[in-house]
Amino acid sequence: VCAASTPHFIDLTQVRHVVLVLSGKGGVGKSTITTELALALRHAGKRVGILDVDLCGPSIPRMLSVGRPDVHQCDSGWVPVYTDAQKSLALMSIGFLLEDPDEAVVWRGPKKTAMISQFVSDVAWGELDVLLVDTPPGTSDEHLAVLENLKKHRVDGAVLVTTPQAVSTGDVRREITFCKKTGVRILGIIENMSGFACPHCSECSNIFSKGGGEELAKLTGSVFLGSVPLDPLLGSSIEQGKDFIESFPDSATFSAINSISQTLLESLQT
Ligand SMILES: Nc1ncnc2c1ncn2[C@@H]1O[C@H](COP(=O)(O)OP(=O)(O)OP(=O)(O)O)[C@@H](O)[C@H]1O
Ligand code: SF4
Repeated sequence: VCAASTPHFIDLTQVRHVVLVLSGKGGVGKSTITTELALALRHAGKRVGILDVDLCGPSIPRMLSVGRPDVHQCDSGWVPVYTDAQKSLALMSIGFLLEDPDEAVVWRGPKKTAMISQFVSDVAWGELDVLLVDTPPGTSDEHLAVLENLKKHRVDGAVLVTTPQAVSTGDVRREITFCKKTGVRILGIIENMSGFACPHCSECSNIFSKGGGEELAKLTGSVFLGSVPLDPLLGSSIEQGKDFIESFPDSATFSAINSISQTLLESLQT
């Protein structure tokens, strides 16, 4: 682990908004949604950063096709990796700092939280409109470590990602309770894998009952940011590290993601 750096104080003064992306359990598409929201916001002309703290599987570098680059340090901390020449999408992943990608999962307790604290505090983000923080699934000590470090500065709130199936379980409710207990504002709920978008005729079929996310938002007094269908074209873009938005700008799935990103921006401005 590249932890030989001297500690720095977190400097998010040039970051306008900090948003946590949470999910009650793994596999609901939290990292996919984080990636697509970042791409949609960039598409809308925003400068975006992603902090990938998902120790269970730091997948964002793969989704953005940046591999495992060497991370460099400047006077104010680790320099994020930029996905484009315009430096409009900056990424820092805990995966960059591991010699072995499977290393993080074997860490326990204090070592894990100490590493996260240092990681969260030591990135030189520069000027950003939105920083999205992809957290591990569930609510754990790692979440508290992330929050403790970020909150010293400022967190605007959290976006909760769920699926039609997961909404009926207690996982997402636990996430809501976590936000309430830690004083994190819920910016909104996103229902992912909501219906199946057929790649042949673009028809969307509801395999599982839809609308749970919206209902949950109403019940908890949160904003429903929107739903994203299960779309094989999105799945393969993510797997191949391709920009879905560039490849399928006219798709209903892009339009859903774009509308969520705009509602999120509005929510951040109120
Ligand atoms: N809307 C979608 N349409 C098609 N495939 C999707 C969609 N959302 C997610 N996927 C696919 O589902 C799988 C899991 O997604 P992802 O890795 O984003 O989940 P996650 O919640 O971040 O999981 P974890 O936290 O356990 O890493 C990925 O293979 C991804 O490509
Ligand atoms: S929605 Fe069903 S019927 Fe229409 S193209 Fe897709 S698979 Fe065929």
